[in-house]
Amino acid sequence: MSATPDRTARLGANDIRARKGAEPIVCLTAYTTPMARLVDRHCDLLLVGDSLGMVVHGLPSTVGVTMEMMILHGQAVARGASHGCMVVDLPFGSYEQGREQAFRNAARLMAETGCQAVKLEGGRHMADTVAFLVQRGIPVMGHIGLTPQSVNTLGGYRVQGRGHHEAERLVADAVALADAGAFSVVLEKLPEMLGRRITQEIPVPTIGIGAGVDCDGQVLVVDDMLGLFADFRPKFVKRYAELAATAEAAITAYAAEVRARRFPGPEHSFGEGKPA
Ligand SMILES: Nc1nc(=O)c2c([nH]1)NC[C@@H]1CN(c3ccc(C(=O)N[C@@H](CCC(=O)O)C(=O)O)cc3)CN21
Ligand SMILES: CC(C)C(=O)C(=O)O
Ligand SMILES: [Mg+2]
Repeated sequence: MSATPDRTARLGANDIRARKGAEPIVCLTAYTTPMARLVDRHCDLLLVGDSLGMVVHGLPSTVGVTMEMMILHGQAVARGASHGCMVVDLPFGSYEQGREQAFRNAARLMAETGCQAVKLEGGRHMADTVAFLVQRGIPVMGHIGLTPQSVNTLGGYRVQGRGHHEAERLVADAVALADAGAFSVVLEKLPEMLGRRITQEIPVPTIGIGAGVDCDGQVLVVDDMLGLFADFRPKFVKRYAELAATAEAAITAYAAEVRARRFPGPEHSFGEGKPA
């Protein structure tokens, strides 16, 4: 096997599924074309997450995110990504009512963005919906543990699956999603030991976010790990850069130079002569 992965072929849901127990699956979110270009060069999977409602649109939770927002950002990401498997979140309210509603909206995401798969939140109660979609040609990624679209019934963004009973429920959720045909399952904010156990018990890859190092892959919101969405610092986010601080320093310098008439300089200004 070559040291550098093949950057030409487009990865699909089946390629991601085949990575179970193999090299870790590298995932980040992307919401825009320029970020998708960067992420696509280094990741196996790009997630157009409904977190875009909070990160890009300033919403207080993901509950207000619409199909139109997911399609617009999905189309932007599609223009920047040619290698990674592109997965788009089904937003709150677009799939919970029944499997026909879920199919209609998932098919619309696939057709209008060109994504390779969709993701939806929920365990056993969504297994029937997952099977319905998969049987009709739509690869589905599951998402259990902390499911942010249920923040109002969960009562916050706490660690999930602590205690024997809760842990067993989450194992059953993961097994039900895999049995229904999900090609992968996101595990969000649960104990490291439970992340390891679910990873051992299901035949498809787990992608962790705050679920420990033993998952088959990891995902983060790219703005979080870049320090762009700077006031959000949950324990599971590692800051690989401080881009908000870098941007603030640049904007401060620009504001001072404009006020002092030091910007624009001659090198940014145009003379009267003919263009060279
Ligand atoms: N930018 C961003 N990153 C995410 O990981 C993310 C989103 N947005 N939006 C959708 C969900 C919501 N998620 C969350 C939200 C809150 C916590 C959390 O731990 N909240 C802490 C406070 C953290 C802080 O702001 O410093 C809490 O105590 O509720 C975790 C995951 C994960 N997802
Ligand atoms: C955090 C990931 C898993 C997500 O669902 C999102 O970005 O919306
Ligand atoms: Mg999401």
